[in-house]
Amino acid sequence: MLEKKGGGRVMGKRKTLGAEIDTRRTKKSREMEGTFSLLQFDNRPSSELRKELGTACVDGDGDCGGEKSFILSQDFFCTPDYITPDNQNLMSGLDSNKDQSPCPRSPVKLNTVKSKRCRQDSFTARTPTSTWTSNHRVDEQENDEIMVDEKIQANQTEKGGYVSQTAVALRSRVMPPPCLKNPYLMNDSEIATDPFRYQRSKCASFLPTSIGGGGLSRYLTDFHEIQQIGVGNFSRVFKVLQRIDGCLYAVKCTKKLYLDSERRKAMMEVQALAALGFHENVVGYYNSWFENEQLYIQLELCDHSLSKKSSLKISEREILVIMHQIAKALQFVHEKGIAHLDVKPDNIYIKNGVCKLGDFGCATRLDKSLPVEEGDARYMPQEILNENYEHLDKVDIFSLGVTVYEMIRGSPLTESRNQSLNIKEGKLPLLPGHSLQLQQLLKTMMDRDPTRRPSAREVMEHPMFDRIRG
Ligand SMILES: Nc1ncnc2c1ncn2[C@@H]1O[C@H](COP(=O)(O)OP(=O)(O)OP(=O)(O)O)[C@@H](O)[C@H]1O
Ligand SMILES: [Mg+2]
Repeated sequence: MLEKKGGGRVMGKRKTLGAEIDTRRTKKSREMEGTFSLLQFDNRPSSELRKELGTACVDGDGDCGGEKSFILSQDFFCTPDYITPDNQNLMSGLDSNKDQSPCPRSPVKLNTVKSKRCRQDSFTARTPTSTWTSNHRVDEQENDEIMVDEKIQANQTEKGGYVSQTAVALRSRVMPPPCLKNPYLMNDSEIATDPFRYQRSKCASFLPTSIGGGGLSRYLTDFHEIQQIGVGNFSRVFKVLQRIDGCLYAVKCTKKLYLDSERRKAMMEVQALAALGFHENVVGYYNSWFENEQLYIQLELCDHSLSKKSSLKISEREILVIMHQIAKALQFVHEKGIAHLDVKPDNIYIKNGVCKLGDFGCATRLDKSLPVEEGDARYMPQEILNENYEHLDKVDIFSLGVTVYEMIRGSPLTESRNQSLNIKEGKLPLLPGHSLQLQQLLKTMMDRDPTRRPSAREVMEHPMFDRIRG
């Protein structure tokens, strides 16, 4: 199944991720509950009040006002006790279609006004031990449900009930960090060995589809925006200062993702980055979250992209350095069973003279278990345009060849049909001033037949790079 980047997209048959929930209650959450049960407005035990609230609202008419308008500790902290059953583990196969187990539901909480708990068809939620959790699900119905909640709140207020702004703000801020099975990880042992390594956050956390008014913006709370440093077809990238650690990062913010399918698709970029883990020639990934219908991705900040350089004259030595470093990145990526599929100067960043491969928005699995999305057509070999996905790693080699050729030319490739045809046929003009060795290697990297192209390792180990080694 092919998805074209940019243009009309055909949704690939991505495997749906099933759901399973870990329910361990943390000491912290119990302590918090204890504290906030003081917020009840009468002296009855909270269990009794919950029961009463549940019965009152079971018919969904939202008439939960009057004396039942108290705040439960769970409403504040979304503690897992009413939401998630015990003894659950992350499923090994998360295809929801295969998931026959019923979605766990809270016996009491489901009867309350907040009834948008688990759905059976998608996200895997697992409550991390130290995180406030609830079990909301973000999807197309969310807006309707939020509106229902708003009506109920208004109803409560009219009847003299009280819901504090803080509670509302916390509700909009706190969403369950769903733990999905990462489709880019090759086997379960990789999950166990923590593919995130040094990185700070292990789950993309979901926020409601919109934040505003009393809601808190994680982006604004945690970061100080310095300036916009890049724009792509799907996102804008900002240089930011993290308020707490005082370090600079890049935050990539996608366009608004209204549909669940769009959100899942965008998440694949962070899943690929997370599955890859650290490599000096791959842009570092720190964190990701949804906010205001957009996916935010916190990344290592780089100085600029290679496309900025491609209009300048670059020496052969510089070219060899870039080529060698990106070949190293590709060898690492391919070894993890992943193909990048959008290698081009725009997606190669430079930081302190080191090249980093970025923008994993088209990344897919080499074993074809995930849909293939075509990257920038100017850098794509003919076979991928013919939907032949047998050698996806060699697609990246071809794109690296075109990238290097573009840098040598010193001007960006155009969409011209002739130019594009020649490149796709592996017909390279002579490149005066450059060694035959380099021209020969480029020619094989851009061979029309993917099996004749070298692997990333073979490129990396080419004797031509002895000139820059040591
Ligand atoms: N970590 C980073 N550090 C510095 N600049 C970055 C970083 N990430 C992205 N950029 C800049 O932002 C631009 C757009 O980023 P990116 O390519 O990831 O967005 P996109 O919407 O996926 O793009 P595309 O149009 O290629 O699909 C990049 O070309 C680069 O100039
Ligand atoms: Mg890009």
